[in-house]
Amino acid sequence: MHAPVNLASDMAIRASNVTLSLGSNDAAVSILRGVDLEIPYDSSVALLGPSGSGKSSLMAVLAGLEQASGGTVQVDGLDFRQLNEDELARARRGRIGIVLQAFHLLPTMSALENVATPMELAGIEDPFGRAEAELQAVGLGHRLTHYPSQLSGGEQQRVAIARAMAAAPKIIFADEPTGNLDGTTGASIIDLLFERRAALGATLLIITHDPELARKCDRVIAMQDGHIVESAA
Ligand SMILES: Nc1ncnc2c1ncn2[C@@H]1O[C@H](COP(=O)(O)OP(=O)(O)OP(=O)(O)O)[C@@H](O)[C@H]1O
Repeated sequence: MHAPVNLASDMAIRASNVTLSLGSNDAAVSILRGVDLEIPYDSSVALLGPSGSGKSSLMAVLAGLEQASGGTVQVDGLDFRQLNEDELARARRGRIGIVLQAFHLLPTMSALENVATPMELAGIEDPFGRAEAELQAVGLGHRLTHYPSQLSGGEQQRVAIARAMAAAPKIIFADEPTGNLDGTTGASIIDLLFERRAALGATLLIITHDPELARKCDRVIAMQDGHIVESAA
C-alpha cells in the first residue's frame, strides 16, 4: 500500500496529460486523451462541451471517483494516481464535495440525516450540529425532519448542496446541478452554490450547458473529444 504523497501545491487541481480508457482490449474506449489543467484555490470554473466530450469523466477523475489511466492528477496537493481506492475515498472526505444532476438523497433518511450521516461515517466531529447549521445556511432550517419525498426538487437539491458543503470541502464538483429543475428554481440553486462557495472559500468546478452560468465563473473551459479545446478567463 502506498502512503498518500502530499505535494506542495498552490493549485487546487493540477492535471497533466491525463488519459482515461475504459473497457479492455478490442472494446477499450479512449475517453480522455491528454488533458492538461490547472485550477487555483478559491476560484470558479465552468466546464462546457458537447454531449459525450468527456466532461463527466474528467470530473470523475478529478474528484477521485475514477482512476486515470495515465498522466498525473494532483488535487489539494495529493497525488491521486498514487492512491488506492480506500485511500482515494479517505482523501475525498472533508476535501471534496460533489453535487449531481439527480439529487441522490437516501429516501429513508430525513434531510438532517442525509447531510449528517456521511460526516458521521467519515468520523467528522459534531456531524448533526454541522448538518443543521449547513441546512440553515441553504434555507432549509424549517425542513430538517422532512424526508426527500416531502421536499420539492429545488429543496432536494438544497439538501444535496448542504451535504456537499457541510464538511467545508476545499473543492466542489457540480455536474449539471440544475438539469432536473425549472428555470427559476435552477437560478436560485446556482445563486446558492456560488454564495456557499464564496463563504467557504472553496474552488468550484461546474459542468453546464448554460452560457449565462458559464459567464458567472472566473474561467470557462471547453472540451471536445476528450481534449480541452479552449480555456478563457
Ligand atoms: N463506463 C464507460 N464505458 C465505456 N464508455 C464510457 C463509459 N462512461 C462514459 N463512456 C463514454 O465516454 C464518453 C464521454 O462521456 P462523458 O459522460 O464523460 O461525457 P459528457 O461530456 O459528460 O457528456 P454529457 O454532456 O452527455 O453528460 C462518451 O462517449 C461515453 O459514451
